[in-house]
Amino acid sequence: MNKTIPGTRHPLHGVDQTRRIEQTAAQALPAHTLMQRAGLAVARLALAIAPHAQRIWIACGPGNNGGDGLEAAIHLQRWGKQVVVTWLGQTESAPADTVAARLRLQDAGILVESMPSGDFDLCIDALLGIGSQLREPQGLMADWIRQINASGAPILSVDLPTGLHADTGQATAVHVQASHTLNLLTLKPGLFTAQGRDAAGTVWCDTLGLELNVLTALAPTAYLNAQPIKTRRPHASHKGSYGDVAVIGGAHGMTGAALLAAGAALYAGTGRVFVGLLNDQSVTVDVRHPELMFRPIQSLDFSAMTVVCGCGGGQAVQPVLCDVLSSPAPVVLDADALNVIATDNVLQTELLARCARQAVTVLTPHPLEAARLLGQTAQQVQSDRLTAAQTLAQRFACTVVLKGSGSIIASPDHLPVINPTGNGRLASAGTGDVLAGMVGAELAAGKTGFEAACRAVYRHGALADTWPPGAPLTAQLLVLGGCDTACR
Ligand SMILES: NC(=O)C1=CN([C@@H]2O[C@H](COP(=O)(O)OP(=O)(O)OC[C@H]3O[C@@H](n4cnc5c(N)ncnc54)[C@H](O)[C@@H]3O)[C@@H](O)[C@H]2O)[C@@H](O)CC1
Ligand SMILES: [K+]
Repeated sequence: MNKTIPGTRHPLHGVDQTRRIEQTAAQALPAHTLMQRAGLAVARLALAIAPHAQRIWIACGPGNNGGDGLEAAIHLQRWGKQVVVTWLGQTESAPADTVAARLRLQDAGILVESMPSGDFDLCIDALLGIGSQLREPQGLMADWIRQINASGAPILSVDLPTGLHADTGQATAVHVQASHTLNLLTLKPGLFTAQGRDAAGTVWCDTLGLELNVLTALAPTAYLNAQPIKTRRPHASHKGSYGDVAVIGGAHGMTGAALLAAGAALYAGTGRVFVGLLNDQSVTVDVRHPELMFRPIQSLDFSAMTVVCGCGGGQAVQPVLCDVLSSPAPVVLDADALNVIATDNVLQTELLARCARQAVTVLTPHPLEAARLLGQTAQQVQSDRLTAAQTLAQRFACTVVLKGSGSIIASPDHLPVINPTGNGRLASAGTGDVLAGMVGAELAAGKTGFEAACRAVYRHGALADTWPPGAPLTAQLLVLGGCDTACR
């Protein structure tokens, strides 16, 4: 059993792949072996996270997730714990593995209670796993979820926090808020995006003794984003070695957005950073960052630089977009550039045409911007973030960063990546502009669109994760922090 190691490129498998892996594995093993291994793994982790727990409630659902809970109860009782088992299943209708577990529970002399009572030192949530459907839990299931959450005890969820969907990270209104989740056989993508990160607590995985070749026979659904490798700057390098970035944005009243993106590109290691303000009379120098060079947009040579376009662009960005999209420059499109493209078919055609010319493009939408581009609602995007990001990447033949908890990086040529870094402290104005600038810096340094997005998104989130507790986190401070991780 392993804790997921932050920064490692773990493969993630959705429900279909997990079931196929499970079937292959089960065929090669004596009946009920996998569930018995699952129960033992749950019991071991329970002991590890709450070694002094005496009274343990194991809430078991009607399917095989419940069976795992029944198996765990047998071990925990054997190890001297007082187990309280409640079960929503019936012997006549439960799956075969679970019926076998129920009989073993009986043989071990453990009674199934109709209701949990008293206080508990640990709650084990074995109500629903990968068979969970996104309908609101009712009756006893809903009552027990609420009781688990209100228990005040550590909560160990088996395979998934009940109510969370394994593929999407979408959760029913009533769902378990686990302190730990033990994934079985495979890590599930839903734990790392949308509501998954808030529901799952610390994520563990036990592959139930399966051989590596069984686990790797199927391509995963996605990967967790890996910590970028630091590359040393050769002594014999100069500012031209790290490229030029031009930030186009900063329409009236939004100059700050362009300055944040430009500052981020600068601190992330770009050789030279230019700023083309859409309201070009507003600022001619940034005294905090005199390295930034302000230029009229028309004077910028897009053929020789990376362009970050849209930060604080308003509608004023529209006339510039045609030139940006038709240029060979690697381009990051953010915020208002995306909003304008969403309503303009000609620009959409230009955007799509870039791929055929091998021009690199990275889109960095938040869910509402993605929804506008897809002609959906933000809620639809959030209900299946992986699919939304992949659909956008296919439609515009480019790399897409769908921002939000567990940002998704998708591209037509790669399996999608879910980013594990970042936290709620990034929910503040301007942090998206900083990310756009950081992606621009990676492109300017020669990375592909997908690599640039993966590296910048990881670093951006990691900055927030290592931010001193209690210290304010604003977009401008994030820019300044960017030099800590730029490390080239
Ligand atoms: N069979 C096996 O070989 C193994 C199964 N495993 C466990 O089995 C789980 C999958 O088991 P199942 O496929 O039986 O699925 P689950 O146990 O996750 O749930 C299926 C049951 O829950 C009900 N249900 C689904 N959504 C509901 C909702 N919203 N409200 C109320 N009831 C709902 C279904 O009607 C069905 O009875 C895995 O997550 C894992 O915990 C593991 O033991 C590994 C081995
Ligand atoms: K569960």
